[in-house]
Amino acid sequence: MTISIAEYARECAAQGLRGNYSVCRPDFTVAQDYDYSEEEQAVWRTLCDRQTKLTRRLAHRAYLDGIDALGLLERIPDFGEVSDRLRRLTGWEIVAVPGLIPAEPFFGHLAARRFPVTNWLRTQKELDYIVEPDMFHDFFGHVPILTQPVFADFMQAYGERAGEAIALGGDEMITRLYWYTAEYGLMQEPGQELKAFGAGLMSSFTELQFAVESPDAHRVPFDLETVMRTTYEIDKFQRAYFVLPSFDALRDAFRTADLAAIIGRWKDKPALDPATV
Ligand SMILES: C[C@H](O)[C@H](O)[C@H]1CNc2nc(N)[nH]c(=O)c2N1
Ligand SMILES: N[C@@H](Cc1ccccc1)C(=O)O
Ligand SMILES: [Fe+2]
Repeated sequence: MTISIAEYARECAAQGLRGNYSVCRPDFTVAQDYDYSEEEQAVWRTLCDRQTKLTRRLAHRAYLDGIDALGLLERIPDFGEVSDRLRRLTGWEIVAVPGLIPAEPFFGHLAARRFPVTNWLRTQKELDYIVEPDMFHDFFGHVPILTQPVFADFMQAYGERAGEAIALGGDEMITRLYWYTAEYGLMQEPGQELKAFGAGLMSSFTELQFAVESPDAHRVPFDLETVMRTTYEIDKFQRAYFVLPSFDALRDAFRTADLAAIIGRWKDKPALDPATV
């Protein structure tokens, strides 16, 4: 590991993030500790009910198929039960983490078909948008597509190749690619309406509508090398959304990209500003 848990915990606290890293294992996982209050259960139900109405209209088909396969969203999920179900479907499982974790262990989990899910939930005051990933984001945003075999395999491959990129000093660049696809990607397949694909959009009531429907959203055609050069901020609406022509296009771009060459070309050059990309 390139960063210690204590050091990372200090960085997160300095940024005002609220994960409790004091009980982390070396791979940044913790026990889920299923002891949520009735108030938290009520927040969960509200979030799922409101957001499902939006995703039906704005989310990509693959995500909606995933929601169907995953089933019940009536209570805060028990990670053990969900893992049993996922293991049978695609060989994935979910593990609890205290919040954001560093890129290296994050991609390490993906490479091992484990998806890290935050074990705490946003409050009633943050229903529309939260500045850091919580359980609703991690679970409602990311886990549904892991029931779909094609995406399940892709996410594992992503974890593996990201590990290679990090070894080449491309930590920031590979994280940007994840950010603008898995987190905030849009997808427009030929003859279809524009849809949301990324998990950061799926979990946000306000940003999902903004990204897909607002004339003020800055939408840019996907180009892998450009994406890897473009900075982002986690705690505001994104200033650029990259539009994928299809999932196959993403997979092919990722498969054929010479990541080492791209990282070598741009690693030490100034990055691109999303507002003007
Ligand atoms: C790779 C990139 O930093 C990305 O945002 C990762 C980092 N760590 C994470 N940690 C958690 N818990 N959840 C996430 O979605 C992410 N995303
Ligand atoms: N903004 C997202 C949460 C999130 C924060 C940071 C990174 C990814 C996701 C939401 O409202 O649900
Ligand atoms: Fe995420």
